[in-house]
Parts: sequence; structure tokens; C-alpha cells
Amino acid sequence: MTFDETPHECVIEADGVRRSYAGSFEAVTGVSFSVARGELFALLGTNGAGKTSTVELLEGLARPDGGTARVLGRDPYAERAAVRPRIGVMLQDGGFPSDLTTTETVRMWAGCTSGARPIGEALELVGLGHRARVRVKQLSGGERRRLDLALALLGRPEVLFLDEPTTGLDAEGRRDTWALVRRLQEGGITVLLTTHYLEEAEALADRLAIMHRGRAVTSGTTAEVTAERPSRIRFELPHGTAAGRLPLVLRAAADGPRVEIRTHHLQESLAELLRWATESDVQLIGLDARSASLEEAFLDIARSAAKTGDADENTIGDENVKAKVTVA
Ligand SMILES: Nc1ncnc2c1ncn2[C@@H]1O[C@H](COP(=O)(O)OP(=O)(O)OP(=O)(O)O)[C@@H](O)[C@H]1O
Repeated sequence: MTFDETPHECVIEADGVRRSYAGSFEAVTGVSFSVARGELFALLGTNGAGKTSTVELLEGLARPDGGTARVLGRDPYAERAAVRPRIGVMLQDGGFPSDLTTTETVRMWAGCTSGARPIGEALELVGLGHRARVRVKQLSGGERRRLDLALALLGRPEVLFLDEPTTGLDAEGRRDTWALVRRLQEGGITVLLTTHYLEEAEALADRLAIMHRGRAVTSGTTAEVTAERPSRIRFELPHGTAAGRLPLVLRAAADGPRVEIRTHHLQESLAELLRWATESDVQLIGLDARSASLEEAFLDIARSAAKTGDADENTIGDENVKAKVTVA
């Protein structure tokens, strides 16, 4: 994705950013994406893909070894003093003094934040109002993540960086955080999020990128990313119906009752299958047809990269096969 394709004001821009550790190992090898004002962009990827390393460049915590990072039109590292008051950062591991209470922690943070929200409001926002007097060391892992979020929101940021914000939260806590992020976004905030939860990206992201080994292997809306993957049709043939009776394009070499069709032309393949089933008077047991999910796209990328030892290609999977049938 290039900057020109984004119709609105770019608030976050990574243009070919690179980052090396110890002067040799390149953890981020030229990543580009942009986030428009009010958008939520999610960075997904395998462990060690380079998500945090990339986000830190945009948070101004490190200078890129190549390419450029811009936030609110400025260099977040060189112009940190101008950028920092306008952004909220939720790191993967906040590391608070554990003997302070949640209120004391927020108060301490408020002391170095200009225009900070009232402490009670910040805690209520993240559902920690009832834990105001509890020491940080007594908070659960999920509650600490919420405290992290409260601190990130303290200065009413225009841009919010969330590094795995719901890790350690239970299902209810995760949904509460999603609802809060949506409310913040409705208020015009721009969000860059990293997550391991694909349903989180599906629920929240306007656009996303999947990273692997320091590169953004694919990016776009969930629909665009999944459109590259084949859809799937599954059913079971009734006892006594041979797979060899299936139309040629849907036929498997092997026999057996269970059929799985992978196709890039779901509507056509399904129509052909149903036409055949009706004409042949065959009942398709447990018929299930679905477009590829983000999870499938992600797994395809991880598997393909593991197989090839590289993730250089943008297209993953057998894109040329119109319909691939496996009969188990
Ligand atoms: N300070 C560091 N020194 C050396 N190598 C590092 C450092 N921080 C990260 N790395 C390496 O850089 C690569 C990318 O790490 P990074 O934390 O950015 O990935 P990630 O996608 O955020 O991973 P995860 O999902 O596991 O949090 C990994 O191989 C990691 O071991």
C-alpha cells in the first residue's frame, strides 16, 4: 500500500522502515503502511515477526536504520518532544512499581502528562474504578493490562499505540476493551494495534498487515486479505455414492465419503455442485460453504513460510487451481 492510495490525512506512516539489533540481525526489513486519521490498523504476525520492533519505531522509542517513520506529520524520534504529548502508548509490558496502588500509579503518571484526565475517570474508563486502592502487585495480569491502558489514555491522545492490549484478559475483559477502543475510535482517535488474537483484528481493524520475519507479507482490509485465499466447501456423500460421480472439475482421485473443495470461485463451484446434486438426486450431507477466514490466511502464511523458509511471495497457496478436491 502506498501513501497515495489513502484518501484521508495520514496520521501514521511507515515507509520502508528497517531495524537491526546488535548492528547485524535485521528484525524489520523494510515495512510500509499508513494509517489515516480515525482508522484502526492492526499488525498481526507470528512470534518474533517484528511487530513490536516496528511499532517502537513509530512510538519514537528508536530511530529506524532505514526508511522513514512519521507520526502526525513529524519524525517521532527526532521530534519526540512535539509528538509524545499527542500520542498514547501501551507497551507490551508496562513494568510499574509494584508497591504503589493503582491510584498512586496513575497520579504519578499524571504528574508528567499535560492535560491529564482526572484519575478516577481514567480508572473508570478501563473498568478499574473498584480497584483504585489495590496495590499493583495484587492486580491480576489482565488488570495490569487495563492499568497500562488507563495510563496510555491519560493524556487524551490523538493517536494510540496498543501493543497486545488484551493479552491476559478473560473473554469479558477482552470484549470490554474492544468496546472501549471502538468508543475511542468513534471519538476520532487513530489506533495502531498489535495482537495475536485474529478475532480481535477482525472485530476492530479497518485495515491490517500480517508480518513474518520482518516483512509485511500481506495487507489490506480483512476482506482483501482473505480474498486471496481459497474458499472451502465441505460435505459428505451418502453411503453408496462414489466420489467418481462428482463433476470432473470437482472430482477427487481418491474415493471415500468426505469431500473438501478449495476454490477461488465459490459461487460458481457451489452452483455447479448443487446443480449436479439436484440432477443426480444426491443428498449432500452436512453441506458447508464458507469464504476464507483471517485465521486461514494467517495459517497459510505461517505454513507457507515454514515450508519455503521464506515469506517473500505475496501470494500464498495454490492460486491457479480453480477447484481442488480432497476426498478423505
Ligand atoms: N532488544 C533486542 N535485541 C536483540 N534482538 C531483539 C530485541 N528485541 C527484539 N529482538 C528480536 O527481533 C525479532 C522481532 O522481535 P519483536 O519483538 O519485534 O517481534 P514481535 O512480532 O513483536 O513478536 P511477539 O509476537 O513474539 O511479541 C525477534 O527475533 C526478537 O528476538
